[in-house]
Amino acid sequence: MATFRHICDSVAVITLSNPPVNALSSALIQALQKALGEAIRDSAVEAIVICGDKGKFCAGADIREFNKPSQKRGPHLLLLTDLIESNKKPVVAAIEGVALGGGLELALGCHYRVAHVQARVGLPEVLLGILPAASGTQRLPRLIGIAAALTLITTGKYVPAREALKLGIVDKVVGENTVDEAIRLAKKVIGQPLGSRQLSTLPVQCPPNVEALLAEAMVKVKKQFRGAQSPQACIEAVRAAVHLPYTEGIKKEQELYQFLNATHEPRAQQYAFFAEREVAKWTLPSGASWKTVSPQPIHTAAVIGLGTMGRGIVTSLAKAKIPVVALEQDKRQLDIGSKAVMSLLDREILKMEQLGHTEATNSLGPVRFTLDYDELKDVDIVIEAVFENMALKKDIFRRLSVVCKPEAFLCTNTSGLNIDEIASVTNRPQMVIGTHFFSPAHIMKLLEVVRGCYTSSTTISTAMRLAKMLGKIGVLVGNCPSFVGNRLMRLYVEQAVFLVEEGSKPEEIDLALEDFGLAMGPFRMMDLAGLDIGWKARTEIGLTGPKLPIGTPARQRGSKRYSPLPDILCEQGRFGQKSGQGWYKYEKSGGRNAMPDPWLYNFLSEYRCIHNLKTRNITQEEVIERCLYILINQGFKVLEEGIASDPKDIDVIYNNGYGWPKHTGGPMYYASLVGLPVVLTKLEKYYEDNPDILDLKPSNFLKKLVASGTPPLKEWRSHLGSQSSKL
Ligand SMILES: CCCCCCCC/C=C\C/C=C/C(=O)SCCNC(=O)CCNC(=O)[C@H](O)C(C)(C)COP(=O)(O)OP(=O)(O)OC[C@H]1O[C@@H](n2cnc3c(N)ncnc32)[C@H](O)[C@@H]1OP(=O)(O)O
Repeated sequence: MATFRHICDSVAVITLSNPPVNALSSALIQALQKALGEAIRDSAVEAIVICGDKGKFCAGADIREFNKPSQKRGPHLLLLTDLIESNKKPVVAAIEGVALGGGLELALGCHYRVAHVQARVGLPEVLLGILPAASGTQRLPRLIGIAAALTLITTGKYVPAREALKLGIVDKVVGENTVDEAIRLAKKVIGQPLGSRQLSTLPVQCPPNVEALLAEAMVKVKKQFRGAQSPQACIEAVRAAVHLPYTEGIKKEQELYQFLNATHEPRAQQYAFFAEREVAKWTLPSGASWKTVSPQPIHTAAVIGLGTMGRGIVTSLAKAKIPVVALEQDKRQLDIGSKAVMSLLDREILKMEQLGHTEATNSLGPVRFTLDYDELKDVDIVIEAVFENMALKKDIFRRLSVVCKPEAFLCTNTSGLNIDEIASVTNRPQMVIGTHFFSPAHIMKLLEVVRGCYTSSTTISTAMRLAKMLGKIGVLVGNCPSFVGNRLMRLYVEQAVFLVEEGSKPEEIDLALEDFGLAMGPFRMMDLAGLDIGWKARTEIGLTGPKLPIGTPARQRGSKRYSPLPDILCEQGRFGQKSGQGWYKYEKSGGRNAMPDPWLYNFLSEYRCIHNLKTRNITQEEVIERCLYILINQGFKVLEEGIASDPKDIDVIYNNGYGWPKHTGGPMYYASLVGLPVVLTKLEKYYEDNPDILDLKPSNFLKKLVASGTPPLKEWRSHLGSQSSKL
C-alpha cells in the first residue's frame, strides 16, 4: 500500500492507493500526511491534486480498523483536512468512482473538487452507527446549506456527480480524464486567493426557520430510524454548525462521535456491513465455493407470471440491462401485467432522469411480452413467479423442461414450497434452484437463494451471480418449508396473534415492535400483505376450512396452540388494506392509513368470552421478548439443522428482507447483545407459562452455546458439530 506523488510541471499529484476501494487506513492516512508534507515543503510545487488509484477516489475510513484501540489508529483524518485547507498552495480533489465518508471529508478539506460524471459522493457514516467525524458535519453545511447537508448526513445517501454539482459539492463534472482536468484547474488557480475556498472559515448560511428545519429533521429520523441514536447525533452535530464557531462545532462533533462509539450501534452496523458482503462468499460442505465454481453467463432471461412479484422481477432484470421475455397465461393477464411493468419501467426512467442520466431509456434492458412458451427456448435463465400452488408450478416446470434449451437454469420464486418436489418433475433437477425475491422485487435488496438436494454448485454459483447482477444481496440457504426468512417470520407473527388473544391490542403490539426498530409491526404487515394469502395456504393444508377434521379443537392443532383469529377475520371479508379492513380499518379499500377499529375490540371481547380466555395486562417487554425470542430461537434451530450455515446469513436476511433494525445487527447479533443466557432463561420461562407453544422450547443449539460458556457470535458455527448440512 502506498501513497506516491510525482510532479507534473508545478503540480504534485498524490494518489491514494489501498485496494480495493482506497479506504483510509492508519497507514494510508500516515502516507498521505507524509506526501502532503513533502509537497507543501517542495518549493517547485505550486499546487496539489489528490486522486485515487484505479479510478476510485476513496470509500472513506477503513471500516476494518474501527475496532482497533484509538491510540493505535495513527493520525486523525480531521487534522489532515485542516492541514490541506490551511495550506497556501491550492489543493484539488480529482474524484473518480466514489468519495464517501472520510473520502468526501478529505475532498471537502481541498479547495476545489472535480468529479467524473459517474462518480458518487456521500456521507454514509450514519449507516455505520457513527457520524462524519472528520469535519463533515461542520464543513458540508457551510458549503451547501443546512437543509441539503441535513438530508445527506442523516440519510447517508450517495449523490451522483451531476446532482453533487447542482448542490455545490463539486465544482466541475467531466466525462473523462478527471485527473488531467484537476491538474488544469490546479494550474489555473495558482496564486489566486483561497479564502473563499476554505470551508471552515465560511459562515453557515441559515434560513430564518433553521430551528424548525432541525426539529422537522429530528421528527423524521426518529420515525425512520426508530431506536437508532446515530441519526439524532448527526442532527445535533449540524445544529452545532448552526450555532457555534467552526472549532467549537468540531469539538461537539468529536464529543458526539465518542458518545456513539461507546454504544453498541457502530459495532452492530459495521457487523451488518461486512455480513452483507461475506454472504456472497458461499462454501458448501463439499468444499465447492464461490472461489472454485464459475457461474454460467446470463445474457437473457424469462419471467413466468406477471403478478406483483413477476412485475417486480421483470423490472429488476430490465434495470440490470438483461433482456427479458415476460410470459402470462392469457391475453387479459398479459395486458394487465404488461401495463403494470411498463409503468414501473417508466418510473425507473424518471428516477434516473432526475438523477441526471441523459440516456435513461437506453439504460434498461428490453422486455418482450408473450403468451407463447416457444419464445423461451433460447433464454439462459427462467424465473417462475406464479402463485403458490404446487400443482401449477409442477405443470410449468414440466413444460419448461421441454421448451428450454438444456443449458437453461430454472428458478422458482416460491416463498416456501419444496424446491426438490418442483425439481423432480424436470429433466434437469440439478439446474433448478429457488430464487426467493422480496416485494417490491425491483427495490428490495434481498434474494434468498434456495438450494435443493439436486441443485449443482454451478447452479448455485449462477444464481448468486444473478443476485449480484441485479444489485441484490444473495443469501444461500437450504430447502425446508418456508426456507429461513418466512420460517422465522411465521412464528413471530403467530406469537403476536397469541398475545392479542391474551389481552393485547394489535396497535400496542405494533407500536412496541416498531419502537424496537422494526420497519412495520406484525399486524400492519399482515394487513399490507393481505390476510387472505395465509388463509388460502392454511386452507390448502387443512389447518382451517373444509379439510379440517371435524371435532378439531378451535385453538389447537395436534399438540400445538393455534389461533383461528386470522381465519375468522378472513371469513368476515377482512383481508387487510385491499378490502379496507383487517386488523385495522382503512379510509377505503386499498387505503394505507391504518386506524384502530372499535369493531375489532368488540369482536375480540366476544372471542375471548367464547373461548374462555382471561385477559391480562401484557407489558411491552413481554411483547418484544416473546415475539423476538421465538424468532431467534427458530434461528438457532435453522443453524442446528444446517439450513443456514452461519448466524450472519440469518441476520442479512432479516436486515434486508424484513425491516429488522440494522443498528441491532440482526436477530442473531441482537441475541448475542442481549446475552444468550438471558435469551435462554426467558424462553424457558415463557415455555413453562405456555407449554402448548412448542416453538418457545429452547433449541438444543442455544442450550449448547450457553453450556459452552456463551462464545462470541463468530465462533457459534464451530460449535455446530457434525451436523447434516442442507447446503
Ligand atoms: C485510520 C482509521 C481511523 C478510524 C477512525 C475513524 C474516525 C473518523 C470518523 C469518521 C470519519 C470517517 C468515517 C468513514 O469514512 S466511515 C466509512 C464510510 N464509507 C462507507 O460507508 C463506504 C462503504 N462502502 C461502500 O459503499 C461500497 O463498498 C462501495 C460503494 C465503496 C463499493 O461498492 P462495490 O463496488 O459494490 O463493492 P463492495 O461493497 O463489495 O466493496 C468491495 C470491498 O471493499 C470493502 N470496503 C468497502 N468500503 C470499505 C471501507 N470504507 N473500509 C474497508 N473496506 C471497505 C468491502 O468490504 C469489500 O471487501 P471484500 O468483501 O473483502 O471484497
